[in-house]
Amino acid sequence: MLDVTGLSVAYGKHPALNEAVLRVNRGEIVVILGADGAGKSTLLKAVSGICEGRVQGSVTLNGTELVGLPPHRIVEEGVALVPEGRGVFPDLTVQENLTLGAYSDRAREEEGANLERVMTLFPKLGERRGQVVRTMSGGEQQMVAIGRAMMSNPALLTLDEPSLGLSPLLCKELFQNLSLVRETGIGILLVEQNAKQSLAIADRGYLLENTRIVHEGRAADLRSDPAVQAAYLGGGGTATGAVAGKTTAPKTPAPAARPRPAKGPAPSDIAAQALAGLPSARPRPAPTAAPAPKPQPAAPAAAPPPRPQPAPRPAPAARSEADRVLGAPVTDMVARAADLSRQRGGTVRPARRPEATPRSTPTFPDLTSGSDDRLQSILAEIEDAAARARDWRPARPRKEET
Ligand SMILES: Nc1ncnc2c1ncn2[C@@H]1O[C@H](COP(=O)(O)OP(=O)(O)OP(=O)(O)O)[C@@H](O)[C@H]1O
Repeated sequence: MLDVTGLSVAYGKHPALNEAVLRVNRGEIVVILGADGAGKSTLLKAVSGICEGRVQGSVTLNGTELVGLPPHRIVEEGVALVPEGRGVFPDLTVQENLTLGAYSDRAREEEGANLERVMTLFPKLGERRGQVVRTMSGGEQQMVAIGRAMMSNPALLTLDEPSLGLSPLLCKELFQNLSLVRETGIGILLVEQNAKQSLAIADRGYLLENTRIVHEGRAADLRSDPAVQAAYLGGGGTATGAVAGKTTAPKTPAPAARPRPAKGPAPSDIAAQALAGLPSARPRPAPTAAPAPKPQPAAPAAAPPPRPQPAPRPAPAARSEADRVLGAPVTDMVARAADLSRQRGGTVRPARRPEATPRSTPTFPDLTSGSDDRLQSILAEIEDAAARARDWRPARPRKEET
């Protein structure tokens, strides 16, 4: 099903992945183990088409070459990513988060059936379909993230350290859920530092050290391999995991990692995966309620504060940059969030905010540079749009969906 051959990635002059070769079969869980900075996330990003580095080599899914395709096309081909940090929309409900995952052509026609499938697989999501995600536990939010990825009707689910930050009990539940996903025939490519639990459910595994795959084998064999035990399963390696759930580092230390802007979910991962399934030319009409006003770009120091203006359309170059980085225009996401609000609330009415609690007006990010800061802004924009969508309610109090 998924065949990776000779896959190399470099960020500028710095190689992050060298000549990786791996395979994931249908209905198989394959885990990639490795120390911090070994190149695990880079591998997943390259498979999903959201890698910021230079990608060379081949990634095929059922014979279709994915390298070079934009992220939303890769989703269409059947690859779904659950990014590190989950990337759920905290102010939307479970069902709204799930539905947002079904916006690839591949998934749209079967949205209802997929929703049922996800809710049957994870009954808790069905019970909580009307619950706002921010009020859920970390494990439940992770379940929403996996459910949303499954709404794109994937052949392959890729997950970047899904157990990060979860309690041991929730980790157990998470890995059980992944076993359930496997039973549906979906292949799973899992990056984990929780070697013990991931090897317990995996069929096969690869060890990634210093940008190279140095070993592969059946999960059962890896679990009993003394070298793997020493390096990853607490059998003598030096524990380095600063985060609960991480185990131990390999014997061969990773090279000094280049400093990264921040640890945790990269905004590009979150935004790209959330938006990847949204087609650029949306057939659905944009909602009549205008998005929140944007400030004018810059006002002279002596001038009075600028009055909010209608959102400027991004310049063509900026839009295409956003498309290139994210796979779909950010504005589509805003429209979709408003659309969702209207569907669930009947009438779309921008909420009047009390004078005493003014909210800062979001600024439209300059998308031309594609830097992490810009992507942070995009993420903030999306989350703000989701918050506004939440507030667009009819006058009478909304009854929570059940
Ligand atoms: N966008 C980027 N720009 C420059 N260097 C990067 C970028 N992303 C990753 N790197 C570098 O590439 C190397 C591999 O990073 P990657 O995130 O793939 O490692 P990892 O194995 O997933 O580690 P971790 O478990 O810490 O996430 C590291 O040295 C990292 O600093």
